[in-house]
Amino acid sequence: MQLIVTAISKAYSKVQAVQQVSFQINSGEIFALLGPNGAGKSSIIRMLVGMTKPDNGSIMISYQDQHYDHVPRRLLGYLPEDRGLYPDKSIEKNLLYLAQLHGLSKAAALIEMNDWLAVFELTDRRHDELKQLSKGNQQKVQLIAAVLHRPALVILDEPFSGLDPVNQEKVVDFLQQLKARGMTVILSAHQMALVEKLADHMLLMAQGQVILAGTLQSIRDQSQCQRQMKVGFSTELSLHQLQQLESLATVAALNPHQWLLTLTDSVSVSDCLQQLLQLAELTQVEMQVADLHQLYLAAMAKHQQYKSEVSV
Ligand SMILES: Nc1ncnc2c1ncn2[C@@H]1O[C@H](COP(=O)(O)OP(=O)(O)OP(=O)(O)O)[C@@H](O)[C@H]1O
Repeated sequence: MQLIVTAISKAYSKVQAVQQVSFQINSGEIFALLGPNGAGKSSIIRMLVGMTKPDNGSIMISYQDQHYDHVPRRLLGYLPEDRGLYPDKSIEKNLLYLAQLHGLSKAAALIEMNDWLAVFELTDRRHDELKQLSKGNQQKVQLIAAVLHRPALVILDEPFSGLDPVNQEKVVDFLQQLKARGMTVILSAHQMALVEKLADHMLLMAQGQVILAGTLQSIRDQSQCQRQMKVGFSTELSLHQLQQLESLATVAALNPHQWLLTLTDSVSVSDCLQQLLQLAELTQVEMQVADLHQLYLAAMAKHQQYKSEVSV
């Protein structure tokens, strides 16, 4: 399976929700859409699942040598932002009904359902009405409903929302199992620590536009956070002494001997170290690896700064 999205845009009356967004997803990948509230993630998802059409651009999907200009329903498993199952029906009735709507026989649906109920430890509760379940358990049933028919492409709008940390980890396991079963997954999320563990590729958006895209490593390489280091000196230094150095963008004291420094864009690490050595002997040099949460915040700060420069 391969999905190629080329320069899609979507406007709702006055709001330009998505602007010229392109990406590609290959078979078996987990792909994360990230960005603040209103960035355009759900708008992209609604176009991918065919609920709305892009104003411009194209969505192409290839599967088993067939090519489509939309994602065919039989290939798609979808967890919508507004969850929708029948609260007065049991878990089993909900799941079997939906699986059969997707064309599964009752026997095949039962096999798949039993498998997933066991994964989520819901086997004993199969006859409970949905409304009797906690929010977390309802969410698990929603997730099962999205994948029971073994779709090639699973699209999940905020699968972690409303779940406690233990249940969030269960959803991480669930997503890894989908990948292990050969499914391709697109998800939107705000939980960077979970996405960091899971996603092969990610797209970071703001105000409908792509700000950063790639693997965690390539996003690190594009970010200034990559160029942070913790250094120790044999003698005490003042903030002023370090701020004088042209090679440093930011300086923060961890203690009088130890500092967290961000390098300016243009300087090399070795040139920076040369400048530091002129101040005092170095007892420690440790490059800091930024996590996705820090990368996200840095990218957002940079985007906002750019926006305000443009509007001045
Ligand atoms: N049906 C609609 N009619 C008008 N405006 C809409 C509609 N759906 C979304 N928007 C607007 O489009 C922009 C993008 O919204 P979208 O729901 O795609 O963002 P999101 O990234 O999914 O946000 P969240 O993280 O809060 O779910 C927002 O400004 C939103 O108000």
